[in-house]
Amino acid sequence: MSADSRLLPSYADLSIASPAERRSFNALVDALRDAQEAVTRSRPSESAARRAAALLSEAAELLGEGVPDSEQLAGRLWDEPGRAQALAPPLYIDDVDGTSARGRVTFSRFHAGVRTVHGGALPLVFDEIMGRLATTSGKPFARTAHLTIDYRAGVPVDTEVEVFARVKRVEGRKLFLSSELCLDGTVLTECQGLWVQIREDPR
Ligand SMILES: CCCCCCCC/C=C\CCCCCCCC(=O)SCCNC(=O)CCNC(=O)[C@H](O)C(C)(C)COP(=O)(O)OP(=O)(O)OC[C@H]1O[C@@H](n2cnc3c(N)ncnc32)[C@H](O)[C@@H]1OP(=O)(O)O
Repeated sequence: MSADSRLLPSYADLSIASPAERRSFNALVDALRDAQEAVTRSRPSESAARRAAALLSEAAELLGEGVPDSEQLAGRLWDEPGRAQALAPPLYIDDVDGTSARGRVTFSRFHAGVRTVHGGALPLVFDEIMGRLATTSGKPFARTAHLTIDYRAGVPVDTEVEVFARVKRVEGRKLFLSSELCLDGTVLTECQGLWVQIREDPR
């Protein structure tokens, strides 16, 4: 997805990576996602499992101890799916303005429970899209205070689903948001959320 100024919360830390560094880091996160999915889908022989473990350990060793979190890139590349954070399902936020947001996500078996998407993985997507909506378009920084999820129907893996979110009302520092995940116009999961604007903005 190309960078779009409406999608970027204008955090100062956006400038911490050059375009080339962003591209190479994002390729690393993509490879990590592929590895997570491949491990989940596999039933390797003993030797293949040991060899794969050694390769993954070698990659971790290559990356070393890391940098302070104020310098890390994971979770801070706003225009990349899931903000280049491999925990988050790869959510593409296609549009966000002051009052609503729209995105797409395809869950894979890594985020699945029994056949359908794990009930703990779905809030990751809601928190992400509503968090973006709550903090973008010049709004002060806010934190998730409360989420309520209604699981209406199982969410299939390997299938692109749409996610919609909107600001329902604002009361002082409190933002009440709602969101739903849909497939072919049918709501599969709904979420109601409360974000509270914090007194000191960390951006
Ligand atoms: C250097 C790097 C910078 C970059 C940073 C990047 C970050 C990415 C950001 C954005 C991009 C989008 C990516 C996704 C983002 C996801 C967001 C998260 O997941 S945030 C993590 C999970 N959430 C927490 O850890 C909150 C923990 N809780 C708190 O910190 C506090 O409890 C907080 C801020 C929520 C409220 O604390 P108070 O002291 O400011 O305010 P009080 O007085 O307690 O509450 C204010 C009002 O809200 C109500 N309230 C508070 N909590 C409530 C609750 N759980 N249920 C109902 N009402 C609640 C209260 O009753 C009060 O209401 P009345 O004003 O009296 O009407």
